[in-house]
Amino acid sequence: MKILNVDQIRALDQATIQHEPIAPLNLMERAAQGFVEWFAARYPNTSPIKIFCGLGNNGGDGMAIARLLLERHYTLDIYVVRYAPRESDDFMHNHRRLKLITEQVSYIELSTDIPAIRHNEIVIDAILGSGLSRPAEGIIRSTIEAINRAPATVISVDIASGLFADKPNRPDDVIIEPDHTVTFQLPKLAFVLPRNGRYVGEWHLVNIQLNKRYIDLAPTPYYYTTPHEARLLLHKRDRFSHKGTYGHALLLVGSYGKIGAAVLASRACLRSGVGLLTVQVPRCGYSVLQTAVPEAMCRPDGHQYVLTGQSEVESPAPAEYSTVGIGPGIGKAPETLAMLRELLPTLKKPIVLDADALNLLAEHRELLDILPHNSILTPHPKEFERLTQPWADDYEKLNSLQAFAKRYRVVVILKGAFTAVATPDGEVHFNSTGNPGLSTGGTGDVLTGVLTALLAQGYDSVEAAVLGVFAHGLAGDRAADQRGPIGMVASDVIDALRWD
Ligand SMILES: NC(=O)C1=CN([C@@H]2O[C@H](COP(=O)(O)OP(=O)(O)OC[C@H]3O[C@@H](n4cnc5c(N)ncnc54)[C@H](OP(=O)(O)O)[C@@H]3O)[C@@H](O)[C@H]2O)[C@H](O)CC1
Ligand SMILES: [K+]
Repeated sequence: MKILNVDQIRALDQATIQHEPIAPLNLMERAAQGFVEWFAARYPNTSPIKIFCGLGNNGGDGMAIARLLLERHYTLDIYVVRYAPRESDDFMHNHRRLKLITEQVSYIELSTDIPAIRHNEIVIDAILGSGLSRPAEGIIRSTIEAINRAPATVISVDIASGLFADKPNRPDDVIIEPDHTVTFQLPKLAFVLPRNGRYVGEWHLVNIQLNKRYIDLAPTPYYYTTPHEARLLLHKRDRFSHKGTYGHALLLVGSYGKIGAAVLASRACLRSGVGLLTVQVPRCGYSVLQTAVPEAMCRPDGHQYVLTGQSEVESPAPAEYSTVGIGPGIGKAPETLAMLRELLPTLKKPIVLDADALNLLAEHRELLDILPHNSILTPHPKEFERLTQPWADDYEKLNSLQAFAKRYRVVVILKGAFTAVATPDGEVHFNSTGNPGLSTGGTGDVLTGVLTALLAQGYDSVEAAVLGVFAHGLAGDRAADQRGPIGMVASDVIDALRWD
């Protein structure tokens, strides 16, 4: 699913109005109906509601929503925040229509007009929408502050009032902090950026049949992976396949005290459909691995405690495997750095790099230039910062992510809520699965195993990254259902992996 910017959303609105064709007012009505259907399904009881409306089209949506809620017999106090002399045409029309069915519309011009909000109330925020052109000031600011102070449930229409949809706010901007945002059809970039978490809450999409052709043609680097899209990426298994069909992966993982990471990555790789798996671990990990993961072949490293790449066991060179996954638990020993230096130039196919492999790249940046093109890097934000530089806000981080993926022709998976997959072509795919329970030791090792398995099976790097991140997050969601987000551990995520 595409993520469009504010100018594109406005043009999409116009395209829908022109080509459907539909009158602007009817489009607003459709948006309001969509919101009210969502609302009624979620809040069937008539809790008292306070709705705050601005004077633009977001306020117009609010006026229409108020009318539709009254028709459904909700108890409603309606407020218009009169911050300017100007009102949009569609606001005016819906204001008039509302006044035909109720006298109870109050106007907020001074702080003393702002009502007290009680804890059992629901606040609907329709003050400012995607038309925000500057930070909220004056009476809008005071109203937002009062709503944020209130102990009520807050639901924003389209976007929290005061939040820019596609550019950074200043740190001292006053923005609604909603529990839910109900937005129209497509997510906004602001919704998937971590620092906006409290200005978005849980967000929900309401389809209002905006012009499909415009959406299909609109250029954007930003995408949000839906379950349907992820499923389309999944390769079907051929009835006549055999284990050779699904590749032979090599994992270079583990060091003394971190053999658990090797086990987790190996088990996840096997649970993600790899044909054959060989794991190289330092000698101290040999018995552990052979016992914990009997399905994998193990080639013990020549070194007792860290990986050097040497092995006493006869086996093919890393370049002969379908792919290689390097990083979980490897540490940063000089011998391991030397292994990376020697290994990288020999590899021609994309590989997966994680954890200390990334930290070694950050400390020895010349290695970045010899990464096989289309390799997948899986940093968390701190690791990514070491690879690049600190950022002032999420938008700067996003630019830096895109620039890095383009410059080194790699796929970068920046982990977090709405994990971002940046491609060498400059696209970013935000993931839709996962939960805070995944912030626990070992889940990154699991992801490395998953991605290594997908590359070994012949997925291209972008598909592997988008699908792998989605499936990993979904397994995390299943694990959280079973165990709760606090009690779940990385092994639960492996057990919950499913590929159908
Ligand atoms: N395609 C869709 O998704 C649909 C969206 N709808 C709804 O329309 C709004 C966007 O409406 P718009 O009128 O463009 O924007 P706002 O409602 O946010 O109104 C902004 C007006 O207020 C002025 N403004 C902007 N920022 C401030 C501020 N900080 N203080 C005071 N005033 C401000 C702005 O005027 P300027 O010229 O001064 O910039 C606007 O006049 C969208 O969010 C949806 O809710 C449709 O209903 C359905 C289709
Ligand atoms: K709003």
